[in-house]
Amino acid sequence: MSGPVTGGLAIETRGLSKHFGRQSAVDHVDLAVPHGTVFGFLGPNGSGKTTTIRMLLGLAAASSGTVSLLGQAMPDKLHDILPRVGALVEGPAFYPFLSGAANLHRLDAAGPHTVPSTRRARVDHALERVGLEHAAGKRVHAYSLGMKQRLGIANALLSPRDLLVLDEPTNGLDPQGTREVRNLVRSLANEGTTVFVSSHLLAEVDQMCTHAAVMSAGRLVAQGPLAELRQAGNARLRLVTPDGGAARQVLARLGLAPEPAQPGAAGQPRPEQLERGGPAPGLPGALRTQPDGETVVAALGTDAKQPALLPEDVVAHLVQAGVRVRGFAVERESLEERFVALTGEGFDVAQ
Ligand SMILES: Nc1ncnc2c1ncn2[C@@H]1O[C@H](COP(=O)(O)OP(=O)(O)OP(=O)(O)O)[C@@H](O)[C@H]1O
Repeated sequence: MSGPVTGGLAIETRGLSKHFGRQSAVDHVDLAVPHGTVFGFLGPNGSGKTTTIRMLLGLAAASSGTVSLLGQAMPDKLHDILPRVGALVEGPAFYPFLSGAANLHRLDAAGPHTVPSTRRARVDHALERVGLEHAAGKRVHAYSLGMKQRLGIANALLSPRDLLVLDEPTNGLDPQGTREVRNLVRSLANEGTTVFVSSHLLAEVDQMCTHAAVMSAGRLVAQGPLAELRQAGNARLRLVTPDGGAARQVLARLGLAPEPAQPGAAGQPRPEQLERGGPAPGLPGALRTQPDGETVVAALGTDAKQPALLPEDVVAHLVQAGVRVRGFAVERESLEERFVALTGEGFDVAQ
Protein backbone atom coordinates (compact mmCIF):
# COMPACT_ATOMS: atom_id res chain seq x y z
CA MET A 1 0.00 0.00 0.00
CA SER A 2 1.16 3.50 -0.66
CA GLY A 3 1.66 5.60 2.45
CA PRO A 4 -1.04 7.87 3.78
CA VAL A 5 -1.65 10.85 1.56
CA THR A 6 -2.13 14.18 3.23
CA GLY A 7 -2.82 17.64 1.86
CA GLY A 8 -3.60 18.43 -1.77
CA LEU A 9 -6.43 17.10 -3.82
CA ALA A 10 -7.55 13.51 -4.28
CA ILE A 11 -9.61 14.51 -7.33
CA GLU A 12 -9.18 17.58 -9.46
CA THR A 13 -10.90 18.33 -12.75
CA ARG A 14 -10.51 21.39 -14.94
CA GLY A 15 -13.06 22.33 -17.54
CA LEU A 16 -14.27 18.74 -17.67
CA SER A 17 -16.95 18.40 -20.33
CA LYS A 18 -18.83 15.65 -22.10
CA HIS A 19 -21.18 15.97 -25.03
CA PHE A 20 -23.47 13.30 -26.42
CA GLY A 21 -24.12 14.56 -29.92
CA ARG A 22 -25.47 18.08 -29.38
CA GLN A 23 -26.43 17.41 -25.78
CA SER A 24 -24.04 18.71 -23.14
CA ALA A 25 -24.15 16.20 -20.26
CA VAL A 26 -21.20 17.67 -18.31
CA ASP A 27 -20.25 21.27 -18.86
CA HIS A 28 -16.87 22.71 -17.76
CA VAL A 29 -16.77 21.12 -14.33
CA ASP A 30 -13.92 22.14 -11.99
CA LEU A 31 -14.02 19.69 -9.09
CA ALA A 32 -11.64 19.97 -6.14
CA VAL A 33 -11.87 17.06 -3.71
CA PRO A 34 -9.42 17.37 -0.79
CA HIS A 35 -7.72 14.26 0.61
CA GLY A 36 -9.35 12.74 3.67
CA THR A 37 -12.84 14.10 2.99
CA VAL A 38 -16.15 12.36 2.52
CA PHE A 39 -17.22 14.30 -0.53
CA GLY A 40 -20.86 14.23 -1.57
CA PHE A 41 -21.54 14.67 -5.28
CA LEU A 42 -25.09 15.89 -5.19
CA GLY A 43 -27.53 16.59 -7.95
CA PRO A 44 -30.95 15.65 -9.28
CA ASN A 45 -31.30 12.68 -11.62
CA GLY A 46 -29.83 13.43 -15.02
CA SER A 47 -27.59 16.27 -13.78
CA GLY A 48 -24.41 14.57 -15.00
CA LYS A 49 -23.06 12.77 -11.91
CA THR A 50 -22.59 9.31 -13.41
CA THR A 51 -21.10 10.72 -16.60
CA THR A 52 -18.60 12.71 -14.52
CA ILE A 53 -17.71 9.66 -12.43
CA ARG A 54 -17.20 7.56 -15.54
CA MET A 55 -14.76 10.17 -16.86
CA LEU A 56 -12.94 10.32 -13.52
CA LEU A 57 -12.32 6.59 -13.66
CA GLY A 58 -11.36 6.45 -17.33
CA LEU A 59 -14.55 4.53 -18.20
CA ALA A 60 -15.60 7.28 -20.63
CA ALA A 61 -13.52 9.74 -22.60
CA ALA A 62 -13.93 13.45 -21.88
CA SER A 63 -14.94 15.71 -24.77
CA SER A 64 -12.58 18.31 -23.26
CA GLY A 65 -10.90 19.19 -19.97
CA THR A 66 -8.56 17.36 -17.62
CA VAL A 67 -8.82 14.91 -14.73
CA SER A 68 -6.24 14.31 -12.05
CA LEU A 69 -6.67 11.49 -9.51
CA LEU A 70 -4.34 11.30 -6.51
CA GLY A 71 -2.12 13.89 -8.16
CA GLN A 72 -1.70 12.04 -11.46
CA ALA A 73 -3.22 12.75 -14.84
CA MET A 74 -6.01 10.51 -16.08
CA PRO A 75 -6.34 8.61 -18.30
CA ASP A 76 -2.58 8.77 -19.10
CA LYS A 77 -1.59 7.27 -15.72
CA LEU A 78 -4.63 5.01 -15.46
CA HIS A 79 -2.61 1.83 -14.86
CA ASP A 80 -0.60 3.43 -12.05
CA ILE A 81 -3.56 5.04 -10.34
CA LEU A 82 -6.43 2.59 -10.61
CA PRO A 83 -4.94 0.05 -8.18
CA ARG A 84 -5.17 2.79 -5.53
CA VAL A 85 -8.79 3.61 -6.38
CA GLY A 86 -11.78 1.46 -5.44
CA ALA A 87 -14.99 2.06 -7.33
CA LEU A 88 -18.62 1.06 -7.22
CA VAL A 89 -20.28 2.23 -10.43
CA GLU A 90 -23.43 0.50 -11.56
CA GLY A 91 -22.55 -2.39 -9.18
CA PRO A 92 -20.56 -5.50 -10.09
CA ALA A 93 -22.49 -8.51 -11.33
CA PHE A 94 -22.45 -11.34 -8.78
CA TYR A 95 -23.12 -15.02 -9.38
CA PRO A 96 -26.25 -15.63 -7.28
CA PHE A 97 -25.50 -19.29 -6.55
CA LEU A 98 -21.97 -18.64 -5.35
CA SER A 99 -21.26 -17.39 -1.86
CA GLY A 100 -20.18 -13.81 -1.20
CA ALA A 101 -16.62 -14.97 -0.53
CA ALA A 102 -16.51 -17.09 -3.70
CA ASN A 103 -17.72 -14.14 -5.75
CA LEU A 104 -14.99 -11.92 -4.34
CA HIS A 105 -12.37 -14.62 -5.07
CA ARG A 106 -13.49 -14.67 -8.71
CA LEU A 107 -13.57 -10.89 -9.06
CA ASP A 108 -10.15 -10.57 -7.42
CA ALA A 109 -8.70 -13.23 -9.73
CA ALA A 110 -10.01 -11.25 -12.71
CA GLY A 111 -8.08 -8.14 -11.64
CA PRO A 112 -4.86 -7.52 -13.56
CA HIS A 113 -2.84 -6.40 -10.52
CA THR A 114 -3.88 -8.79 -7.79
CA VAL A 115 -1.57 -11.16 -5.93
CA PRO A 116 -3.00 -14.71 -5.65
CA SER A 117 -1.02 -15.62 -2.52
CA THR A 118 -2.73 -12.90 -0.46
CA ARG A 119 -6.19 -13.35 -1.99
CA ARG A 120 -7.80 -15.32 0.83
CA ALA A 121 -6.61 -12.90 3.49
CA ARG A 122 -7.69 -9.88 1.43
CA VAL A 123 -11.16 -11.34 0.73
CA ASP A 124 -11.64 -12.14 4.43
CA HIS A 125 -10.48 -8.67 5.41
CA ALA A 126 -12.74 -6.93 2.87
CA LEU A 127 -15.76 -8.95 4.05
CA GLU A 128 -14.94 -8.08 7.62
CA ARG A 129 -14.66 -4.36 6.83
CA VAL A 130 -18.17 -4.28 5.37
CA GLY A 131 -19.57 -6.43 8.19
CA LEU A 132 -20.29 -9.48 6.04
CA GLU A 133 -17.89 -11.95 7.66
CA HIS A 134 -20.78 -14.01 9.06
CA ALA A 135 -22.47 -14.16 5.65
CA ALA A 136 -19.26 -14.98 3.75
CA GLY A 137 -20.35 -18.56 3.02
CA LYS A 138 -23.97 -17.71 2.23
CA ARG A 139 -25.09 -17.68 -1.40
CA VAL A 140 -25.55 -14.20 -2.80
CA HIS A 141 -29.15 -14.86 -3.91
CA ALA A 142 -30.02 -15.00 -0.21
CA TYR A 143 -28.42 -11.60 0.46
CA SER A 144 -30.58 -8.54 1.04
CA LEU A 145 -30.06 -5.58 -1.30
CA GLY A 146 -28.05 -3.84 1.41
CA MET A 147 -25.82 -6.89 1.78
CA LYS A 148 -25.28 -7.02 -1.99
CA GLN A 149 -24.35 -3.37 -2.02
CA ARG A 150 -21.91 -3.92 0.84
CA LEU A 151 -20.47 -6.86 -1.08
CA GLY A 152 -19.96 -4.46 -4.00
CA ILE A 153 -18.10 -2.13 -1.67
CA ALA A 154 -16.08 -5.09 -0.31
CA ASN A 155 -15.08 -5.76 -3.91
CA ALA A 156 -13.86 -2.16 -4.16
CA LEU A 157 -11.85 -2.76 -0.99
CA LEU A 158 -10.05 -5.97 -1.99
CA SER A 159 -6.84 -3.99 -2.16
CA PRO A 160 -5.90 -1.09 0.09
CA ARG A 161 -7.24 2.10 -1.45
CA ASP A 162 -6.48 5.78 -1.06
CA LEU A 163 -9.69 6.79 -2.80
CA LEU A 164 -13.14 5.22 -3.06
CA VAL A 165 -15.63 6.37 -5.69
CA LEU A 166 -19.20 5.24 -5.05
CA ASP A 167 -22.00 6.06 -7.48
CA GLU A 168 -25.35 6.25 -5.66
CA PRO A 169 -24.45 3.41 -3.24
CA THR A 170 -27.79 3.55 -1.41
CA ASN A 171 -30.01 3.61 -4.49
CA GLY A 172 -32.84 1.12 -4.14
CA LEU A 173 -31.97 0.17 -0.57
CA ASP A 174 -34.48 0.00 2.26
CA PRO A 175 -33.87 2.20 5.32
CA GLN A 176 -31.89 -0.55 7.07
CA GLY A 177 -29.66 -1.15 4.03
CA THR A 178 -29.22 2.61 3.63
CA ARG A 179 -28.11 2.93 7.24
CA GLU A 180 -25.64 0.06 6.78
CA VAL A 181 -24.04 1.68 3.76
CA ARG A 182 -23.93 5.14 5.33
CA ASN A 183 -22.28 3.77 8.47
CA LEU A 184 -19.80 1.90 6.33
CA VAL A 185 -18.87 5.02 4.37
CA ARG A 186 -18.31 6.91 7.60
CA SER A 187 -16.13 4.18 9.08
CA LEU A 188 -14.04 3.93 5.89
CA ALA A 189 -13.48 7.67 6.03
CA ASN A 190 -12.45 7.38 9.68
CA GLU A 191 -9.74 4.97 8.55
CA GLY A 192 -8.35 7.69 6.28
CA THR A 193 -9.76 6.78 2.86
CA THR A 194 -11.05 9.68 0.78
CA VAL A 195 -14.60 8.80 -0.24
CA PHE A 196 -16.31 10.44 -3.22
CA VAL A 197 -19.97 9.47 -3.16
CA SER A 198 -22.74 10.57 -5.48
CA SER A 199 -26.32 10.96 -4.38
CA HIS A 200 -29.52 12.69 -5.38
CA LEU A 201 -30.55 12.87 -1.71
CA LEU A 202 -29.64 15.99 0.18
CA ALA A 203 -30.30 14.40 3.59
CA GLU A 204 -27.91 11.60 2.76
CA VAL A 205 -25.09 13.96 1.85
CA ASP A 206 -25.90 16.07 4.89
CA GLN A 207 -25.57 13.07 7.21
CA MET A 208 -22.62 11.34 5.61
CA CYS A 209 -20.33 13.95 4.11
CA THR A 210 -17.86 16.61 5.19
CA HIS A 211 -17.83 18.33 1.80
CA ALA A 212 -20.17 18.54 -1.16
CA ALA A 213 -20.43 19.65 -4.75
CA VAL A 214 -23.77 20.38 -6.36
CA MET A 215 -24.51 19.61 -10.00
CA SER A 216 -27.36 21.09 -11.97
CA ALA A 217 -27.95 20.35 -15.65
CA GLY A 218 -24.31 19.36 -16.22
CA ARG A 219 -22.81 22.33 -14.38
CA LEU A 220 -21.16 22.53 -11.00
CA VAL A 221 -23.07 25.20 -9.12
CA ALA A 222 -21.41 25.01 -5.67
CA GLN A 223 -18.73 23.09 -3.81
CA GLY A 224 -16.87 23.23 -0.53
CA PRO A 225 -17.09 22.12 3.10
CA LEU A 226 -20.71 21.53 4.10
CA ALA A 227 -20.30 23.95 7.00
CA GLU A 228 -19.31 26.69 4.54
CA LEU A 229 -22.11 25.85 2.12
CA ARG A 230 -24.53 26.20 5.03
CA GLN A 231 -23.07 29.58 6.00
CA ALA A 232 -23.23 30.85 2.43
CA GLY A 233 -27.02 30.84 2.46
CA ASN A 234 -28.96 34.08 2.60
CA ALA A 235 -30.21 35.35 5.90
CA ARG A 236 -33.69 36.73 6.39
CA LEU A 237 -35.39 38.46 9.24
CA ARG A 238 -38.76 37.62 10.62
CA LEU A 239 -40.54 40.39 12.46
CA VAL A 240 -43.75 40.07 14.43
CA THR A 241 -45.57 43.38 14.86
CA PRO A 242 -49.10 44.75 14.87
CA ASP A 243 -47.74 47.68 12.81
CA GLY A 244 -47.05 45.81 9.57
CA GLY A 245 -47.49 48.80 7.26
CA ALA A 246 -45.10 51.05 9.18
CA ALA A 247 -42.61 48.20 9.54
CA ARG A 248 -42.60 47.60 5.81
CA GLN A 249 -41.92 51.26 5.19
CA VAL A 250 -38.94 51.26 7.58
CA LEU A 251 -37.52 48.08 6.07
CA ALA A 252 -37.92 49.48 2.57
CA ARG A 253 -36.17 52.70 3.62
CA LEU A 254 -33.28 50.60 4.99
CA GLY A 255 -32.95 49.08 1.54
CA LEU A 256 -33.55 45.50 2.60
CA ALA A 257 -33.63 43.20 -0.40
CA PRO A 258 -36.91 41.64 -1.31
CA GLU A 259 -36.99 38.05 -0.21
CA PRO A 260 -36.46 35.96 -3.34
CA ALA A 261 -39.41 33.81 -4.18
CA GLN A 262 -38.38 30.17 -3.94
CA PRO A 263 -40.47 27.12 -4.47
CA GLY A 264 -40.60 24.71 -1.56
CA ALA A 265 -38.95 21.32 -1.89
CA ALA A 266 -42.00 19.82 -3.48
CA GLY A 267 -42.46 22.81 -5.78
CA GLN A 268 -45.12 24.31 -3.51
CA PRO A 269 -44.89 27.81 -2.10
CA ARG A 270 -44.10 27.87 1.61
CA PRO A 271 -46.69 29.49 3.88
CA GLU A 272 -44.63 32.67 4.30
CA GLN A 273 -44.64 33.12 0.55
CA LEU A 274 -48.38 33.40 0.43
CA GLU A 275 -48.82 37.13 0.45
CA ARG A 276 -51.76 38.66 2.15
CA GLY A 277 -53.31 41.36 0.13
CA GLY A 278 -50.17 41.90 -1.96
CA PRO A 279 -47.47 44.48 -1.34
CA ALA A 280 -48.34 48.02 -0.37
CA PRO A 281 -48.05 50.52 -3.26
CA GLY A 282 -44.54 51.89 -3.71
CA LEU A 283 -42.90 49.29 -1.48
CA PRO A 284 -40.61 46.45 -2.50
CA GLY A 285 -42.94 43.67 -3.50
CA ALA A 286 -41.41 40.98 -1.38
CA LEU A 287 -41.38 42.45 2.07
CA ARG A 288 -43.87 39.81 2.91
CA THR A 289 -46.63 39.70 5.40
CA GLN A 290 -47.63 36.26 6.51
CA PRO A 291 -51.22 35.11 6.67
CA ASP A 292 -51.34 35.92 10.37
CA GLY A 293 -51.05 39.59 9.32
CA GLU A 294 -48.44 40.27 11.97
CA THR A 295 -45.31 38.64 10.62
CA VAL A 296 -43.15 40.45 8.10
CA VAL A 297 -40.32 38.56 6.39
CA ALA A 298 -37.50 40.30 4.54
CA ALA A 299 -34.23 39.11 3.07
CA LEU A 300 -31.12 40.37 4.84
CA GLY A 301 -28.87 38.85 2.20
CA THR A 302 -25.17 38.02 2.27
CA ASP A 303 -24.55 39.96 -0.90
CA ALA A 304 -21.65 42.43 -0.80
CA LYS A 305 -23.79 44.93 -2.73
CA GLN A 306 -26.21 44.84 0.16
CA PRO A 307 -25.45 47.48 2.81
CA ALA A 308 -24.21 45.75 5.95
CA LEU A 309 -27.07 45.95 8.41
CA LEU A 310 -26.83 44.50 11.85
CA PRO A 311 -30.07 42.99 13.14
CA GLU A 312 -29.88 45.22 16.24
CA ASP A 313 -29.70 48.31 13.99
CA VAL A 314 -32.81 47.17 12.15
CA VAL A 315 -34.63 46.81 15.46
CA ALA A 316 -33.43 50.26 16.57
CA HIS A 317 -34.77 51.84 13.35
CA LEU A 318 -38.09 50.08 13.77
CA VAL A 319 -38.49 51.17 17.38
CA GLN A 320 -37.47 54.74 16.55
CA ALA A 321 -40.24 54.84 13.94
CA GLY A 322 -42.74 53.74 16.57
CA VAL A 323 -43.11 50.18 15.29
CA ARG A 324 -44.07 47.86 18.14
CA VAL A 325 -41.73 44.86 17.89
CA ARG A 326 -43.28 41.76 19.41
CA GLY A 327 -40.84 39.30 17.93
CA PHE A 328 -37.69 39.48 15.86
CA ALA A 329 -35.54 36.65 14.56
CA VAL A 330 -32.76 36.25 12.04
CA GLU A 331 -32.95 32.97 10.14
CA ARG A 332 -30.50 31.48 7.72
CA GLU A 333 -31.62 29.59 4.64
CA SER A 334 -31.60 25.87 5.26
CA LEU A 335 -29.23 23.74 3.19
CA GLU A 336 -32.26 22.47 1.32
CA GLU A 337 -33.49 25.96 0.46
CA ARG A 338 -30.00 26.90 -0.65
CA PHE A 339 -29.64 23.90 -2.94
CA VAL A 340 -33.10 24.34 -4.36
CA ALA A 341 -32.19 27.96 -5.09
CA LEU A 342 -28.94 26.84 -6.73
CA THR A 343 -30.40 24.13 -8.91
CA GLY A 344 -33.88 25.50 -9.41
CA GLU A 345 -35.15 21.96 -8.87
CA GLY A 346 -36.66 20.16 -5.93
CA PHE A 347 -34.34 17.73 -4.23
CA ASP A 348 -35.54 14.55 -2.74
CA VAL A 349 -34.82 15.61 0.77
CA ALA A 350 -34.84 12.37 2.66
CA GLN A 351 -35.15 8.68 2.34
N1 LIG B 1 -24.48 7.23 -23.29
C1 LIG B 1 -25.28 8.29 -23.34
N2 LIG B 1 -25.80 8.73 -24.50
C2 LIG B 1 -26.59 9.82 -24.57
N3 LIG B 1 -26.93 10.56 -23.50
C3 LIG B 1 -26.43 10.19 -22.30
C4 LIG B 1 -25.59 9.04 -22.14
N4 LIG B 1 -25.26 8.92 -20.83
C5 LIG B 1 -25.87 9.95 -20.20
N5 LIG B 1 -26.58 10.70 -21.07
C6 LIG B 1 -27.36 11.91 -20.73
O1 LIG B 1 -26.52 12.80 -20.04
C7 LIG B 1 -27.24 13.44 -18.98
C8 LIG B 1 -26.54 13.19 -17.65
O2 LIG B 1 -26.74 11.83 -17.29
P1 LIG B 1 -26.06 11.15 -16.02
O3 LIG B 1 -26.45 9.71 -16.01
O4 LIG B 1 -24.63 11.49 -15.98
O5 LIG B 1 -26.79 11.92 -14.84
P2 LIG B 1 -26.89 11.52 -13.31
O6 LIG B 1 -26.80 12.81 -12.55
O7 LIG B 1 -25.92 10.47 -12.97
O8 LIG B 1 -28.36 10.99 -13.20
P3 LIG B 1 -28.89 9.56 -12.67
O9 LIG B 1 -28.77 9.65 -11.19
O10 LIG B 1 -30.31 9.55 -13.15
O11 LIG B 1 -28.03 8.53 -13.32
C9 LIG B 1 -28.65 12.90 -19.05
O12 LIG B 1 -29.44 13.80 -19.75
C10 LIG B 1 -28.50 11.60 -19.80
O13 LIG B 1 -29.68 11.30 -20.49
